Formats: sequence, structure tokens, C-alpha cells
Amino acid sequence: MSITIDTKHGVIREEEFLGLWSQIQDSEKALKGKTGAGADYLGWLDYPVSYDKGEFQRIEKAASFIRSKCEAFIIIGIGGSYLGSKAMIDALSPFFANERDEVQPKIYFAGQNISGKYHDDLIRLVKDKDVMINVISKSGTTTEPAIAFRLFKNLLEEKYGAEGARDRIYVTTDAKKGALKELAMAQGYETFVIPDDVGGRYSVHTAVGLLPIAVAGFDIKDFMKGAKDQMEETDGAMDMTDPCYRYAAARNILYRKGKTMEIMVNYQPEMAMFSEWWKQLFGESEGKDGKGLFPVSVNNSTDLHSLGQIVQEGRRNMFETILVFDEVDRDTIIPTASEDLDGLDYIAGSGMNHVNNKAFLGTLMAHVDGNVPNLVLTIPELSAYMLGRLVYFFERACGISGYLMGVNPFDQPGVESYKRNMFALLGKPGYEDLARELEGKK
Ligand SMILES: O=P(O)(O)OC[C@H]1O[C@](O)(CO)[C@@H](O)[C@@H]1O
Repeated sequence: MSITIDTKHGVIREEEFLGLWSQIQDSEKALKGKTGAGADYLGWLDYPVSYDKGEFQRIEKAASFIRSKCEAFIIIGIGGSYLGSKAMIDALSPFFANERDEVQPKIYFAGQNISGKYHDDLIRLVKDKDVMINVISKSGTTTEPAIAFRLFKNLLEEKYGAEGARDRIYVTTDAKKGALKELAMAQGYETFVIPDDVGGRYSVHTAVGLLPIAVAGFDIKDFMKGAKDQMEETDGAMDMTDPCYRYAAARNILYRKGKTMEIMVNYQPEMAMFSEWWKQLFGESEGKDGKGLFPVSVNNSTDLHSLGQIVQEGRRNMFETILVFDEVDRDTIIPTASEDLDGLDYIAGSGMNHVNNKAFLGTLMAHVDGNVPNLVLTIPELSAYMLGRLVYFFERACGISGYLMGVNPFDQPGVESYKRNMFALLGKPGYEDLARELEGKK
């Protein structure tokens, strides 16, 4: 049950992979020995075994309590504090989950944008339901989730009073410091920890991902087991045949040859948010010091009808990484038609998954012919276990790849620039000088 990689359409010679072997080993040494850049943020590396088992049990207990009581569960967070759980829940849930009677509780996300309309609509939708919230923020001060938390805390306090609200608010934040931690301690909210040495985008296996995934009804033990197995597999890797090493190497080889964009491709719509999580992981980790592959994504075959043209014939600065699942849950058979007006009878009786697979193969061959190298990652099945593996696979590959690229894959200093400007424009105390400077630029 391992993830495999096929690089034969990557237009990379085996010597090129072998040429990177010693750099891969150096990167691994730096990760494991904590001697590389950003070494204070390597808590995710052995988290699948070192995690707090007591807290894990508390998460399971809280999740089953929430599942037994709550109708609308609101997950408040942004970036690494929401993308991973949203990605896992979307990937594992049936489509249209919130419209299905058997899905309980309904899951909603808030604070991942600053849209007044979004939040007004969400509050109207859930206000008469039994609501609980999980606010997730490592810093505790990120503007978007902080605004959303105010809104939902007020809603809960109005509905249930301060006492009742207390039992409906779960906080995932730093163990000791931050505004959210202080508030949680003052109010007596149940809290879960984002470890100091785990950055947001590497935190899906911590309480950040675990509580929401468990509330959605998925097996977080399997999810952790997948991560552990992937970690052990990569730990035991001896050469460039290891899929994680090979992926990290391939993207660096292609980058060094002038490919500046990596497109994550899926043919399963439930994986769309997984690509969003992957984009943050690689974008924040590698996009610095004037370097980095720009991570983008397409959801096929949908996007073949919008972006297919530019991938096929646009500027040749991109390569694709395709996620393929060996086993896909359920299928729909294409019916025969009394008159074959649409000319589809030649595939009548086939499953749609069969057509999807041919779309994947046909596209791969067309894009490779169009000089877009393709890497194919095959995942045996779409399950909590395999997603646990896949998340760890990309995290580990990202750490290695960042070191190969010569950047610190564990910081994100560039994200602060927009925040400073926004605060100055909003008139936040302490930003007066910057506000004056920005006035001149308007
Ligand atoms: O969990 P926090 O501290 O609210 O941060 C949310 C996100 O914001 C960032 O810090 C960027 O602003 C991301 O790195 C992080 O995932």
C-alpha cells in the first residue's frame, strides 16, 4: 500500500537523478540532524510517532461528543490552520455532504476569507441550529480567523449564554502563548495544541487537522498510521528509487532546466482542496530569495476545457504532477440511448471511471508531446490511511526539496508585507508612519 512515482514521462535521464543523490542525502542529514535552515520547525518530521497520545485520546473524545450533539460545526482558521482539514474532509466525504440527511454534523469553514457576505450567509444558515466551533490559529492573532471568531463567539453567547458557549468552543493554538491561548485560559475553553516546532502548513497531523477530521467521522488512527508508515518507508530509503526522494529530485531537476511552474493535476473532483493544501505547502516553503516553483493546480477533466489550451501550447515553462488513484470508490455506467444521436453508444455500458482514466492517459500523452514533462504519483486508494501517507509524503519531499533549492523551507517572512500594509490602511495603532508612506503611493 505504498505511493509510487513514475518519472518516465518527466523527460529526465537516470544520470540526472543519480547526480542529485548526494544532495538528497545531505538534505536528509540536515533534516534529521536539525542542522539546516529552519531547524526549529522540524517537529512534524517524527510527529507520527512522537505525538502526544493523551491529547490524541482527548481529541477522539471531544470529536465523539461533538458528533453526538452538534448540527453545525464551524471550523475557523486560514492557511495551514484550515487547508489540510478541509482537504481531508472533502477527499473522504461523499459529494454534497452538507445536503445529505445522514451527514451529522454539517461542517462549515469560516475565517478563511474576509468576505462580509460569506460570513453573513453562514451565520444566517446556522443560527437556529445546534452550533459548535473549533477556532484554530497558531499565532492567535491572524486577522481573518480573529474576526470570524468574534462573530461566532457572539452568536454562541447570545444563543446559549457565556456558560453554554464555553462548552461549545474548542480552541487549537499555541501551548503557552498568544491571544487565543490567553482567552481560552480566561474563559475555560477546551484547548488543543499546535506544537511550537510545527509550522501551520506542516500541521495536518496535529490537532489542527485531527479534531476536524474526526468530527467529520473519519478514522484519525488510520490517518496517523499512514503518516507513520510513510515516515518509516522514507527513513529506510536507500537510493534514488524511493518515490519521495525521486519526486523531490525530479522537481528540482526540472526547475534547474527552466521549468518555473508545477501544476498539480487531479482527475477526482474531491481532491481539488488537496491541491490547495499542496500549493500552500510548496508555495510558502520554497517561494523566497527570488526562487521557487510556482505551484498551481488543475482539476481535470473540467479544466482541460479551460486551461488545457495553455498547458498544451502556451509558454513551455511548466511541468505536471498527476495524482492517480488505483481504486476509485463507485462508478456510474453510461447508458445506451435509443437513438445514438450523440454518438456515444461506442462507450455505452462502460463506467465513467473508465472514460476518466482514458482522459488521463490521453492528456498525459498529449502534454508530453507538447513538451510538458509529466510526473505520475499513484496512490492505491482514497482512504484516511493513504491520505495520511500522502500528506507526510509531500511534507517530507518539501523539506528535502527546499534544501535542494537552497532556501529555508520552514519560514514565510514574505507573508507579513501585505499584513503590515493592511493594518496601516485600517488605521491600526502603531502603524501611523507606514500609513502616511502608503498615502503617498495611492
Ligand atoms: O495559524 P495562524 O497563526 O492563524 O496562521 C495562519 C496562516 O497564516 C500564515 O502565517 C501566513 O500569514 C500561514 O503561514 C499560516 O498557515
